[in-house]
Amino acid sequence: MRKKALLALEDGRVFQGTAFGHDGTTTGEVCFNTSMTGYQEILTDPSYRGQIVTMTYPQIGNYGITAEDSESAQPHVRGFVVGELCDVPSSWRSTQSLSDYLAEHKVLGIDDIDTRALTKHLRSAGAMRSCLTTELSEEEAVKAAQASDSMLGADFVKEVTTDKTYHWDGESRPWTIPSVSQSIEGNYLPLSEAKYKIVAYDFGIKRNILRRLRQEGFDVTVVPATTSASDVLAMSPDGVFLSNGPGDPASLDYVHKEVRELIGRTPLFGICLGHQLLTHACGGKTYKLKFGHRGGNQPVQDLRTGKVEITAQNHGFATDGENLPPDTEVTHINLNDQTVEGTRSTKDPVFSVQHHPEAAPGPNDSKEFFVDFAKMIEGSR
Ligand SMILES: NC(=O)CC[C@H](N)C(=O)O
Repeated sequence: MRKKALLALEDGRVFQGTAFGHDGTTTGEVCFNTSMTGYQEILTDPSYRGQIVTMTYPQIGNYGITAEDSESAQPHVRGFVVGELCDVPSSWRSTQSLSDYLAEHKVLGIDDIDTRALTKHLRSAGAMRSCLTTELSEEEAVKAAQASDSMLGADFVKEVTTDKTYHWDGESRPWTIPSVSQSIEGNYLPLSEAKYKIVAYDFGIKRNILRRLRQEGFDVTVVPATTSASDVLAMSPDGVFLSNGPGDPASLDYVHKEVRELIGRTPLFGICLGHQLLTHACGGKTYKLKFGHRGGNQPVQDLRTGKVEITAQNHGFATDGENLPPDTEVTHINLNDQTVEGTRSTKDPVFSVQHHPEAAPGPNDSKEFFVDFAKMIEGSR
């Protein structure tokens, strides 16, 4: 028999459900993701550090867990909220059920709750602090949510960045899912020659970003978030990549400073947190979105061509388009709410996107940004 669990929000709303995975008590910002597949990549995306993630897709767990689909070495969410847990995986690749995986990593899950009601509430009231528990009463859980830390001002990068510099070994893998009739090995993309030596800052980097960079001809050395600009420049890179990552981009002054020093001295490309850090480094601002963009169906328009791409997203903060840094052009917007999705420098070889061209999970419409980075490096030689 599974235990009872509850999810309490800081505004007093409580959802009763059933526990899976680990039990106990956890707190974190509760947010929702509208992806229909890809729960494993979402659980292991370091950008979700500190958050309790709700999946809007009604049944989760049906294809289990497959080690090679993880975006990092472990799950990062503080809790996982689903409508209906499927605990009998049906996939020839699966080696573990979702609940066993979360139990192994001590992550609390809850199902049997109305995720549609929860999501509609978060859409109108905004993402908020919450408590997921198998131990506390409703009143105690609401108080625990109210006493927990806010996502505003949070630096989770220090918890997820690499502690050592390393060279990405060039593991290749298709960024499209292999067909069931082919073996995974047989379907790996051949690696192209590594033409550009780049340094990638790890603020919580996803493996598929490393794979996509390598696939497009980048030889990647990954460095900790605290690496100085001078140490990076001493490695004589052809360009520098700024990764995705968790928490509030405004809290990372120690990174803004170093990125500022890199601008104009090497080509730069940033994704998600990396994009927001470029905004700060150039003197702009970010702000917290009401409930964020998390899912695989976010429409993004390139303002220069009019072209629309359906993108994968996972962010709770955004670049403030009203207070843009000098020499910065907005290249992309989100067509749902007109927020900034991409910028470039009109002076230096620097561009960045708020969404996730590496997908994992999500559509591959934006895959060309990795090619654009190579072109920018070529053009600035
Ligand atoms: N995926 C990311 O890099 C997220 C960036 C940042 N933590 C945000 O929520 O906006």
